Amino acid sequence: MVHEQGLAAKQLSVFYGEKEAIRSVSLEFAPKEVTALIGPSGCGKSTFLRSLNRMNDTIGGVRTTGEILIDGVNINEPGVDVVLLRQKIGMVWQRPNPFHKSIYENIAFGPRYHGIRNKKQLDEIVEECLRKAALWEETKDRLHNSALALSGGQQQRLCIARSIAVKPKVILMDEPASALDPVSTAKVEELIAELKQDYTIVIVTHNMHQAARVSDKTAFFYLGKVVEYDNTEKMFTNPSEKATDDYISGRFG
Ligand SMILES: Nc1ncnc2c1ncn2[C@@H]1O[C@H](COP(=O)(O)OP(=O)(O)OP(=O)(O)O)[C@@H](O)[C@H]1O
Repeated sequence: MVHEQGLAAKQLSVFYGEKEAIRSVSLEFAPKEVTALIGPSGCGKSTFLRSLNRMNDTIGGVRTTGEILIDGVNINEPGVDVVLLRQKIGMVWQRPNPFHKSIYENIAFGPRYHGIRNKKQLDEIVEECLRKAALWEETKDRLHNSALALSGGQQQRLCIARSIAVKPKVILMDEPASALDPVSTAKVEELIAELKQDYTIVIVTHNMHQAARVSDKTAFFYLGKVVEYDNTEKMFTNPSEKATDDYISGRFG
């Protein structure tokens, strides 16, 4: 059953030229849950994640079949406004990629683009998002300094704050902590736990401990397919498939 307010992939296949990188994958993502996508390198996790907000459109030669439904609408239909789609389904990348602008402008950019011009309202959004990203105390006295002067971990939390500034429903995260030190990683993980109260989160991670810590559901990808999907606790304590067991216990991948 498709959650009416949720995100779902139905028989999604993604081709790079002749190569079928995702093979008829169906998955549902419930609101206010974190789903981890795990699997060995090259199994298609990032390709799948990018298809959820049509980021693959930006790569030449990609063909997609099947459906991605958000609130019952197929995002691959012609006529879907991709800018509005990416407002609804935001993305946080592996390497923090703040704009070369001030901390304030990084957050205000999206809301302003979507029509909010009132300074007081923008100030409030900036504060609210930085608070939600647990970054307010560290940045409130230097909001107009360059975002690039922040540490890598702070930059990543700023990127998360930026993604929530346009009020998405879903946040996609592609290994959001893999470029960070352990303390910054822990902060990002805490943040994910906070954010799931308001958002649907889908996270690609190579870190099995991280998947076990942050996610409610886990999908194990292998060779472009979902081999196993289950509650994270079940998956990590008693997987049904041997391939899953081998992967999470470090025997391959
Ligand atoms: N732009 C591209 N053009 C052609 N093939 C691609 C492209 N991007 C990915 N692929 C191929 O698609 C398959 C899935 O790649 P993808 O990056 O989605 O896997 P992944 O599981 O995210 O890997 P990793 O964990 O190493 O990031 C791989 O065989 C890869 O070589």
